[in-house]
Amino acid sequence: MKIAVLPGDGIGPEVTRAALRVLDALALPGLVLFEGDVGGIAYKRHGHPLPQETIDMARAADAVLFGAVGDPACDDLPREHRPEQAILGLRSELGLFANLRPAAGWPGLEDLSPLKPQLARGIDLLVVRELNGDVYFGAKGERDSDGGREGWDSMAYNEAEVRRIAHAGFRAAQSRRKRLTSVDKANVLETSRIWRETVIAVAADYPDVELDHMYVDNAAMQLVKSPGQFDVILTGNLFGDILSDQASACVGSIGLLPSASLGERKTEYGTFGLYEPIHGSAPDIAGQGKANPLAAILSLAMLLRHSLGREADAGRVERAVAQVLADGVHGADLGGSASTETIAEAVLKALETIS
Ligand SMILES: NC(=O)C1=CN([C@@H]2O[C@H](COP(=O)(O)OP(=O)(O)OC[C@H]3O[C@@H](n4cnc5c(N)ncnc54)[C@H](O)[C@@H]3O)[C@@H](O)[C@H]2O)C=CC1
Ligand SMILES: CC(C)CC(=O)C(=O)O
Ligand SMILES: [Mg+2]
Repeated sequence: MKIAVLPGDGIGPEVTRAALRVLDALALPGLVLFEGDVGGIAYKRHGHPLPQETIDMARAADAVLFGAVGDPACDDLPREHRPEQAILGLRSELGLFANLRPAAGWPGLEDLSPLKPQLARGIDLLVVRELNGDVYFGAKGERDSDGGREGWDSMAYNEAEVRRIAHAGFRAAQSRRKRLTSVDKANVLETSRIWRETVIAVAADYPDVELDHMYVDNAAMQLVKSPGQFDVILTGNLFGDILSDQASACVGSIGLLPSASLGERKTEYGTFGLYEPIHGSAPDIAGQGKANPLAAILSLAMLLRHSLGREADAGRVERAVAQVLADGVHGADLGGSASTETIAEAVLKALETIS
């Protein structure tokens, strides 16, 4: 079993180190790790945020464990050299079009959510976000206009792109509570009109799943007012990026939400994928031991489940995280004082007691 480890920038290496300690404690037989450069650190070392050798390393692996990219020192670089292009490039080079971002209320955190405790407790949703298209990948540029320089980006989705992510969303709903909310802006955007019509057509293959549609502005409001109504939220790249950060705050912290980015490629053990916390490189807390590593550790659990076929190990890691949170080992993001290392050690200790 081969894992490519790409820690990246800022808190990326800090939370990835914590996840690797957990992986080490599982003592999986036949596991080989490769480490590569990505993001700002790769630009500094190799002159490109996504060196070809990093892509090759990721391709040769069964799974990629990714930290985060983003470095304020790179802010003035041309777009193709900015660290964020590395994660976009990896998602596209590796054909990872389905981004799964689960958000569930953890026992013991109800009072730490900005929502009322009974609302926070009821959260159990999965954002299924399209990851290879939308305005992040459309043509873009800068041009002159009567109002001065004008930046432009283009948003597009074709039926094939919507169809494949819709199938992923419906399949996910079938394995959960069989409710799917497709989120778009079909009252205004042509992209969303095609999105909605295509999702409705795909729904015919899943008569057991209850489908509804919501405009994204309403969805943002409903997520705060009544988050328990959502099971699977199926949406595009931009809306999914925003709504998943919002869902993380409803649960208690962005430092708790993992993600899996999957495509169609199968490995010997499962589906090839890239696993990363939903947060970024958090330059405001980098190097201070304040990063919550649980999102990275839960991303490792998703890796074990989806790419390595190790459901029992994934469950063990998730139960250990639940215990650590219930025991009140909370970092600064949850109003506590536990450092990244303390939280990682608490997970390791909890693992010892969980079979
Ligand atoms: N997939 C990736 O690599 C992503 C990269 N980014 C990049 O990260 C950089 C920073 O972006 P921001 O908008 O500040 O988003 P961010 O997610 O890095 O941070 C937002 C806020 O959440 C806090 N936070 C994030 N993760 C945390 C953790 N594990 N524990 C405790 N607190 C945490 C940060 O301190 C900050 O206050 C930018 O360069 C951005 O482009 C942003 C999102 C995803
Ligand atoms: C860094 C961006 C390209 C994407 C992002 O914020 C995300 O995937 O969560
Ligand atoms: Mg984001």
